[in-house]
Amino acid sequence: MDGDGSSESPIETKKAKSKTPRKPKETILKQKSPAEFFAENKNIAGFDNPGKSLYTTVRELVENSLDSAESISELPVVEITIEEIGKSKFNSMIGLVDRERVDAALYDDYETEKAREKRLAKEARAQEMQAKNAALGKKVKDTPASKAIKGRGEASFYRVTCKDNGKGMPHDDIPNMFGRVLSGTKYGLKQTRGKFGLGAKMALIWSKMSTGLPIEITSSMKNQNYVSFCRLDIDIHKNIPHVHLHEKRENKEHWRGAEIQVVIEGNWTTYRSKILHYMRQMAVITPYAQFLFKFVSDAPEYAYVSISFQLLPPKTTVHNHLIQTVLFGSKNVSIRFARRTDVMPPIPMETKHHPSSVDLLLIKRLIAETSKQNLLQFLQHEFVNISKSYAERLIGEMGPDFGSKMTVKSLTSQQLVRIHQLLRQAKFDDPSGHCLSPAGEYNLRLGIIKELHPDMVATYSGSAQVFEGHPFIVEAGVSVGGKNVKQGLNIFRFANRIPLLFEQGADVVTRTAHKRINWSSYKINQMQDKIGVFVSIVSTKIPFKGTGKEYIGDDITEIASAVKYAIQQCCVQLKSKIVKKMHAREQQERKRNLSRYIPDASGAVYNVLKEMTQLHASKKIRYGDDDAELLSKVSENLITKETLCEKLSKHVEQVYSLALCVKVS
Ligand SMILES: Nc1ncnc2c1ncn2[C@@H]1O[C@H](COP(=O)(O)OP(=O)(O)OP(=O)(O)O)[C@@H](O)[C@H]1O
Repeated sequence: MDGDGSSESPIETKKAKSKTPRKPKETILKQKSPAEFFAENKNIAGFDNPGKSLYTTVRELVENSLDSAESISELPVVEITIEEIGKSKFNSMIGLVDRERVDAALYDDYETEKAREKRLAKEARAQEMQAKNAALGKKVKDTPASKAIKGRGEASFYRVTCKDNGKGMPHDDIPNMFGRVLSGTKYGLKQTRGKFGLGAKMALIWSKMSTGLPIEITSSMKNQNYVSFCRLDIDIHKNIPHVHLHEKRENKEHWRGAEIQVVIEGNWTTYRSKILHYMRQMAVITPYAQFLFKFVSDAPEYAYVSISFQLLPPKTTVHNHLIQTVLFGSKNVSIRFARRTDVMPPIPMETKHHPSSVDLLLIKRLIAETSKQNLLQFLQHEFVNISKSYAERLIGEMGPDFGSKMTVKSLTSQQLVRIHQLLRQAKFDDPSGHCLSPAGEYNLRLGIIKELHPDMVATYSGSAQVFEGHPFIVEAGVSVGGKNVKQGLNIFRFANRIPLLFEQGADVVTRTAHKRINWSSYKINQMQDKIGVFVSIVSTKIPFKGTGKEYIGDDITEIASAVKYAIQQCCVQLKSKIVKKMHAREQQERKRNLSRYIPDASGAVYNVLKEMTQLHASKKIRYGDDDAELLSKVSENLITKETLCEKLSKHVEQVYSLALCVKVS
């Protein structure tokens, strides 16, 4: 026996050890900061990949600029520039020396010789097939684009700058506004584009993740004789700003506004059209703003060079002449979206909570923040639609433990639950919607006409409605026909005057338009007509799915039915236009047919009329008063065959009924 009491051989021991289940690691409780959470789940804020991140960065900055200018009733002027930064330039910006690839096979986009041969053979086969098909007169499909570069390829970097004429930011608040996730000035109950206190910080987190470069903010407020400049990044783990430089600079030009600059990885090529689409739709829903959008490419301007020789006769002193034409082209983009109206929708107003929309947490917060002393004043002043007498009735209903004069801050947890239960069950008038600022039917119509140039358009602006105690207004426009509009439904969605471009399929507007509108009953052909459906929803709370603000779910009945109703109202207007148009077209067609027929038939009609007059004179037939004048002229030989003919083609409608009447008799 072994001294340690073990009879196992070393081998057996090893075997036994490998069979022993591994002890699970001890669970360690950890906390995550909001910044860490969003850095790890950036897709929920619209930063799914470099291309989408470039798009979302532009969006967030533009929307902040609009919110800021509108908050001081200033007609917005927003300049947005995306500057492409090549790898070398980027490296030199961060002080990194460029390095050529040495071990090519190490890279993700490396293609082995064999793979290259295979690809080229495949491409050659496809081209051969294409040539054969072309020779046989068959339809020729494009050969698939070369897939030589696979994998992630090289990153592209962009400096995004957004400058506005808004209200600017208080010097001391700037670090927290940009370096602390979930901090902002738009948390109140108000219709704003911004909502979460996240967008600008996400752009910074993405820049930190992709380039490591800080964000730069320049800002000045009204009557400030300095410009605030701040360069900062964010301490992700602590969710606090890490300020590199924060200083006041001279403001010689009395400039007011903000300029935000961030350098991020992106993908202009794949998201170019989305970004331009966004800008165009933003210009449509914000016609009182002026936007200047620029993309500055890093690639050298490319040139088409055409060369030709001019052959001069021998013995001339001039040598053969070389003519060279150079045409420059460029990837640069510069688009100015001009202001089309000076009329701005009214500034949305901050409102109080509707009693039916509050939860327990919110009641506790309102109590902590209120300056009111007793329960009666609290109910009456911290909510909309509770008058003094209604507050008294509510307190009476709460039971004997409650009284109007009781100190609101001394309410127990149970008493708060009772209040909450009652607020959820009691009946209150709906919120008025006065605090909202919809785009307006005029702007919507202007936008549709500008965007689609339709043959027909109808718009509708609904009255304020409510979901879960939040007021909302739905406006809609439906158009038929137009330039560059594809057949079928073309959906354009806006929420709090932000264009929504992604996740279309799940959105309440798309679903309603596709599934709940019986287009044919409005004489609209859903498959063949070119239909534009524009829906704009404004609210103090837009129920976006996710923080990316990309779509509104289809699960809120009140919103779904308001959207349906608004689209239907447009369709009803369109139907009467369509019917009128159809009728006019039919009439025109009939007239065309008649005018073709009448000159030939007029001789016969003339004879018949004459005969009729005689028959009428002998009282064998009677004719209507309408025809009397013409017939009497015929009978008195005051009208010749030629003038009748002329008259007939001028008054085709009248004579058509006469001709019919002749036929019948
Ligand atoms: N261009 C600007 N002009 C003035 N203030 C700005 C500007 N950009 C940002 N801010 C301020 O910084 C705050 C934070 O902006 P951020 O984009 O992070 O969140 P938000 O706009 O409040 O909400 P959301 O995440 O929904 O966009 C804003 O609430 C605003 O007060």
